[in-house]
Amino acid sequence: MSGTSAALEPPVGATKPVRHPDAPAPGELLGPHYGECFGCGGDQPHGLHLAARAGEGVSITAEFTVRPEHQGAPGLAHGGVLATALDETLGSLNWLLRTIAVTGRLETDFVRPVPVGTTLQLAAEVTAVAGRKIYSRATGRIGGPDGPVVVRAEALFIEVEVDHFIDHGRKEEIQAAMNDPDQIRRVRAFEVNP
Ligand SMILES: CCCCCCCCCCCCCCCC(=O)SCCNC(=O)CCNC(=O)[C@H](O)C(C)(C)COP(=O)(O)OP(=O)(O)OC[C@H]1O[C@@H](n2cnc3c(N)ncnc32)[C@H](O)[C@@H]1OP(=O)(O)O
Repeated sequence: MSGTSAALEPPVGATKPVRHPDAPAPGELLGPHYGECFGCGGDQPHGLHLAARAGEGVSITAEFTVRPEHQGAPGLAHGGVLATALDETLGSLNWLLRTIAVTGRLETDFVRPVPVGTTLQLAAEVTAVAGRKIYSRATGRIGGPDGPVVVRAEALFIEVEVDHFIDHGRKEEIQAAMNDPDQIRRVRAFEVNP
């Protein structure tokens, strides 16, 4: 990683991440955390429909195919869309810790242009945890899991309570999420398995 800022250096005393005993088994698809999520939601027609799979330890793999609606320059993926794919993959890691967390900082290197029609093979891992701070990194490759790296990122996620969403989210969507038994089941699972 070139040019990582000091804010993404885990502090002295940071510890290795611990996979939660109830985390999905390696190889298991995680499924969307919210149907309307732009990154992973199946109900979001404009979204990336990124599918993430649990890996070993606190790691994730994911796939995302660049579609025509994701263009920046003609025939090429928009950098912000690629950053979103990295953010979503990195965010999925928190499921393996059974921690609710949001992105505080995301640093992205765009290494090669990514044509429309390409399937990005994403891989991410948590590197360290310090209190509420979760440090992680990700790469995106093309041409298969061992293909060349085209994007990479480092991130800092910050653990939050469910109230973060209830207090700040627009009321309509929060109410709809509360009325969705599946969403509530997941949130409860987080709350009883901190
Ligand atoms: C019914 C509804 C159910 C909902 C169920 C939801 C399910 C789960 C959904 C997950 C969804 C994921 C989706 C993909 C990932 C996103 O895209 S998340 C969306 C994008 N991110 C955001 O919107 C976050 C916006 N920012 C914030 O809300 C606040 O700044 C934060 C991040 C919560 C931090 O605020 P805070 O809690 O007041 O914490 P604060 O004391 O400022 O900072 C804590 C520590 O972090 C450090 N820190 C904070 N920000 C930064 C930063 N940017 N750079 C460096 N260090 C930082 C601080 O220096 C501090 O360090 P220490 O002093 O402890 O050493």
